[in-house]
Amino acid sequence: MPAIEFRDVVKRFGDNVVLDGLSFDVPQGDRVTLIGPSGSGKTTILRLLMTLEEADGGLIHIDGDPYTHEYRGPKRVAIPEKRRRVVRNRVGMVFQQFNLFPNMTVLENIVEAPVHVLRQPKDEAVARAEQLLDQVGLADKRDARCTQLSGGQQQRVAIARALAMDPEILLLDEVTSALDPEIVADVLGVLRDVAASTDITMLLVTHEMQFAREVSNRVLMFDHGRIVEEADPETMFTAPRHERTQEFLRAVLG
Ligand SMILES: Nc1ncnc2c1ncn2[C@@H]1O[C@H](COP(=O)(O)OP(=O)(O)OP(=O)(O)O)[C@@H](O)[C@H]1O
Repeated sequence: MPAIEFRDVVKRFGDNVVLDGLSFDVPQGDRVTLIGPSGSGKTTILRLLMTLEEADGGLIHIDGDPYTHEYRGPKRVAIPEKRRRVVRNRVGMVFQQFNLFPNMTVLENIVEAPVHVLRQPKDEAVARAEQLLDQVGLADKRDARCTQLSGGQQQRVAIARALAMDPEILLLDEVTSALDPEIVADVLGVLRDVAASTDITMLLVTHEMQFAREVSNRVLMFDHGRIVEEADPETMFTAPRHERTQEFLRAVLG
C-alpha cells in the first residue's frame, strides 16, 4: 500500500488551476524529489499533504486511509476533522522559513507537539528531544531562544522538531533556500543522516540537485501541475528524455 496516493487531485486558486487531476503514488520508504519551474505546483502538493490547503477535487490517501475526503457512492464528502487529525500526525514538514516558535527555547519548540498533540509524558518527550538535538549537532543549544540561533541552526531545530513527532512521512520544502551557502552543507548533512538511518518516506522540493541525487531514489518533473517526466535521479539529471525537463535542467544547472 503506498504511503501517499494522489488520485485525480484538483487544486484551484480562483481561475488559476494549479493541479488539474494529478495522480501519483509514493511507496513507503521512498525518497521522492519534486522538481519543476516556479509555479508548477510543487509547494501546493506539500501543503495539501499538511492540510494547509484543501483540494477542490480528487482524493488523497495516506497509508490507504482517506485523508481529507472520501467517496460515499458518487459523492465526495469531507471526512471529520478528528479522523483527519489522526492521519495528519503521521506527516511532518520542514519549511523554507523554519516556522519555529520565536518566544520558546529550542527544547520547548521540540517538545511542544509531542506533549500537547500526542500527549507524550513530558520527561519522555524531553529525553527524545535531547537525543534529537544531539543528532542534529545542537545539544549545547537546548536552552537557547530560537532568535539567538543562526539560520542553519534554526533549520536543524526545525528538523529535530519534525522528527520528534515520529512521522511516517517527512515533507521538505526548499529547506536550504533561506540559508547562506556556507551553512547549507550542515543542514543537508543532517538530512542525509536522517535518510540513511530511518525508513521515513520523504517528499522533497529542492533546487539542490546534488542533494536530490544522493538522497532520493525517484524524481518527478512537474510543469503546470502535471508530471512530465519520472525517473531515477541518475537518469533525470544526466539523460532526461523530455524536452521540457532538458530545458528546465539547463536553466537550473547551467
Ligand atoms: N495561497 C495562494 N493563493 C493564490 N495563489 C496561490 C496560492 N498558493 C499558490 N498559488 C499559486 O499556485 C501556483 C503554484 O504555486 P506553488 O507554490 O505550488 O508552485 P511551486 O512549483 O512550488 O513554485 P516555487 O518553485 O516558486 O516555489 C502559482 O501560480 C501560485 O501563484
